[in-house]
Amino acid sequence: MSFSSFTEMLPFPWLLLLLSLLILFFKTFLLPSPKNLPPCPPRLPLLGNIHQLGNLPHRNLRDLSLKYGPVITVFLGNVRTVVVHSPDTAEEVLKLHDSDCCTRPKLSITKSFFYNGLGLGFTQWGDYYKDVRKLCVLELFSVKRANSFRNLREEELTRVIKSLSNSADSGSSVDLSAKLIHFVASFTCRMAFGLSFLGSGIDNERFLEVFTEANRVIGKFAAADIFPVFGWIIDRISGLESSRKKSFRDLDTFYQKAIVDHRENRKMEEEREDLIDVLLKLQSQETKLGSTMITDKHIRAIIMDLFVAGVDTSAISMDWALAEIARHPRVMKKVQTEIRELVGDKGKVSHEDLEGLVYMKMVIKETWRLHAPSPILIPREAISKFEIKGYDIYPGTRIHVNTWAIGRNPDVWKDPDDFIPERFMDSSVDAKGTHFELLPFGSGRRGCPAMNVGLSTVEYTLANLLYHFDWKVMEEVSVEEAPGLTSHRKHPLHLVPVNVINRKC
Ligand code: HEM
Repeated sequence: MSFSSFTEMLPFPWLLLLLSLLILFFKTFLLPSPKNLPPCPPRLPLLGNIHQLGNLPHRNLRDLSLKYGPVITVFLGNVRTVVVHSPDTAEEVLKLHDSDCCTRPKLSITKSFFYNGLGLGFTQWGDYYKDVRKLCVLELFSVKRANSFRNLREEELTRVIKSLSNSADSGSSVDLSAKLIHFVASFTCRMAFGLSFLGSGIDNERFLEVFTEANRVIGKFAAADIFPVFGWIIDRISGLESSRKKSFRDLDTFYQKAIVDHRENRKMEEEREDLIDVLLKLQSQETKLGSTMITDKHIRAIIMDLFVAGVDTSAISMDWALAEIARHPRVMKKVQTEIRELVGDKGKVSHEDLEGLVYMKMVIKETWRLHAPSPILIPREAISKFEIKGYDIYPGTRIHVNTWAIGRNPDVWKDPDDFIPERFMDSSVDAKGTHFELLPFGSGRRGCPAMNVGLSTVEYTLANLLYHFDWKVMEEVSVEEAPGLTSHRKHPLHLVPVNVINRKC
């Protein structure tokens, strides 16, 4: 049979698929592998090590690292990926070789959801990225700006406390997981758009619905990132591509409406500026990002990143903290005593009080150690050749830092699976990215630019929830995790609030 009659028999997409599989097979098994790679568990043709990752890759990768060492190579399809599992190897990646691997891989989600890299989190390293990062750090999340959000946080939390207090009066249990995500999303809306969910023109439930769906879609594995040549066909057939497109369109429309509304009703007072005001001001001053002026699309891309990166991570940090506190009555009593003794009958914990809450800060660090909000940091990609622990890392290699595994590493932590906040008592380890045994915000050039805001939200909210209420546990609190990019709890946290303080708010 001639080649032309063969192509007549096979429809074009199948021919493409067949050719891609042949190329993949050839590249994987017949081309020589680069030398001196970190150890790699045996892999399957075409799939590589995907079958070993399961639903919770951070756990399965940790198990592989126990056998093969703290730095391992796995193949996702034929994409060479190096994963590090210990503080010293994380330090090599995030500090020593930060500049060798500070770009992000070109993932399909970057194109379909993150404006083809016009934002921050999934944007490739370069002049454009550096300018956006500078803009975010100096203009959107400076200490001054973060402080200007304090009263928004306070107002949003007051609403939550009132609603919890009503539940306390009726003795009913509350879905705290839902309450927390709603609260953080509402606070983020106010930072970004100046509008709360409640009492504004925004269709609250609709926005939350769209946002929740977007998080679900973003957390899904895309075949295109594993099989670069033909994976998109699988994503199209499975419906992933269309659900991404739909979620993206919904959010994009929402952001553009907010931009148009702001342009029509410009605020003049600086202290009441929200993030869209700031970005529109920079736009009107003809500020450049890389070589281009700021357009509405750039603004939408930046806002998208803030929602996707900021809401989930803050809410799940508090969700896990309250779950662990509820599971450990001794810790609940001790942390509440600390807060109530410090604050007395002032009626609420203020931002200024937070500095004095030493034990509560230990509780939060212990929560992040056991339940890293990003169990595997957003992937990096090597730009140049370098070494980790004497192994060669080649340009183009994807690099993952398994922060979940580092938090449970028995060489670093005594009784690593137990919740013991006191372990931080005489320790200098903080969560700000300079101690590589605890990395809730990542570290280095790609570390979280809004750490100040995230930290304040978690500390302020937890302190007030623990000050105002005792929390009764009605059923065993599970610590099972759900699959996804961030470490959600598998089952929502249901607790019963009990009023204990005369509230002034
Ligand atoms: C407790 C709350 C938060 C936690 C635990 C957290 C954690 C993280 C982590 C682990 C990363 C990846 C770092 C890396 O790859 O090394 C990250 C990046 C990022 N975070 Fe946060 N974050 C929080 C709050 C926020 C908030 C409130 C915002 C904005 C409103 C935000 C915006 C971002 C952005 C834009 C990036 C991408 C940075 C880049 O690639 O250059 N985060 N965050």
